[in-house]
Amino acid sequence: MAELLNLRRSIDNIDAAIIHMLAERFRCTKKVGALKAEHSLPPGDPAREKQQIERLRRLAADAELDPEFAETFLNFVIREVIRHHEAIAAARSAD
Ligand SMILES: C=C(O[C@@H]1C=C(C(=O)O)C=C[C@H]1O)C(=O)O
Repeated sequence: MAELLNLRRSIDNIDAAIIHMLAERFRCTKKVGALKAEHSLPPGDPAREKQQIERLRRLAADAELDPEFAETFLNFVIREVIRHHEAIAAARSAD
């Protein structure tokens, strides 16, 4: 069972890295949200999202990860980002 323990240790490290990377990504996207609110730009950018999804699907396929899963995951993250951007814009217009 040493192998199971070793694998689980790696899984825990990978999960921690994912959380830290997501936190860093949201730190950046919140700054993007503030810039968009400042310049009266809409929270979502479907053209940019389309490019990101195409890119991520290619990266996933190359890495032998299901491209459908990669797309669903990115859409889930982007939905949360747009929710933040809407909140940032609403807070700014309430000032
Ligand atoms: C972060 C942005 O805002 C939104 C969120 C995106 C993302 O999380 O990658 C991409 C496009 C936008 O819908 C952006 O426009 O760059």
